[in-house]
Amino acid sequence: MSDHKTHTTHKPHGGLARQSTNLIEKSATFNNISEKKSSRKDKRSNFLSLGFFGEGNPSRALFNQTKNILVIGCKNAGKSLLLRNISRTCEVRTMRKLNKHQNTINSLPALTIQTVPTIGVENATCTFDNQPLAFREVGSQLSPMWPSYFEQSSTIVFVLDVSNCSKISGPATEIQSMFHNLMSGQSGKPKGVAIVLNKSDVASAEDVEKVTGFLRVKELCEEYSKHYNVPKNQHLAIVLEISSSTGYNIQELLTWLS
Ligand SMILES: Nc1nc2c(ncn2[C@@H]2O[C@H](COP(=O)(O)OP(=O)(O)OP(=O)(O)O)[C@@H](O)[C@H]2O)c(=O)[nH]1
Ligand SMILES: [Mg+2]
Repeated sequence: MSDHKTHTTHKPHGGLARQSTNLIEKSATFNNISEKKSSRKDKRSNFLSLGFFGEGNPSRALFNQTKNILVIGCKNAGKSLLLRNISRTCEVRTMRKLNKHQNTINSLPALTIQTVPTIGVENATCTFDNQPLAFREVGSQLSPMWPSYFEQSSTIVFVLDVSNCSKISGPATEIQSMFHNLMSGQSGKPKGVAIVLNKSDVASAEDVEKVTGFLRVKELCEEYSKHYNVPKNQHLAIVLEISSSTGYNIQELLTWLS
């Protein structure tokens, strides 16, 4: 593709600093959520664990069919802001593509909008790289019901707040039980899982290695992939540090999702 460009951004501050490689220009549209390739090697290097890239990507069989993405995580983890930033990212990419701009969108200002706690469920849709994506945020009050949403989802995004270590222990149990549920077969065929370490822009954010070690998420992702005999390089599950506020690694998440 002639309009591919690779850019590198740096997280402004915080303990989770990491290079970000921007990805392929993709068209996208997004409905408001309130109501409602450089080298492949470069891309892969952004992921802390496993991801869906590559010719063996099982999700490619569903290309152009809407992917249902469940977004879960503890209260205030940043799920709603993540969806709003995804919205903005998709819209900007669409506009730039329509205007035949070849630049990518590293330079967007931090998203400063105020979110309100999600009561129940919020839905959002967008299209990224001609791939329709339908997001469903299910609030933390409904956490006992999360498993009932697993089956109808092709992918699960679990959002964690890593800005404060006291907020990390709670989700550890929930992540484990999510993987156990998915491996039990109760929720149908294998799904992509993204463990998103959010708020990496906060200066006090925990060191990513410390967090992943504490949560054992890399091990869980590997165990999950092995369980379904998915080779490591097909990246059935990933761990990705992001910032819903600055947009750090949002495009990488979207690329994996699409
Ligand atoms: N600095 C920073 N703040 C964030 C980030 N993501 C979310 N926040 C803030 O964290 C607070 C909660 O964000 P929400 O997106 O509403 O969190 P949520 O997970 O949807 O919360 P519930 O719907 O109540 O479960 C808001 O004040 C956000 O502005 C981030 O990446 N960085
Ligand atoms: Mg919310």
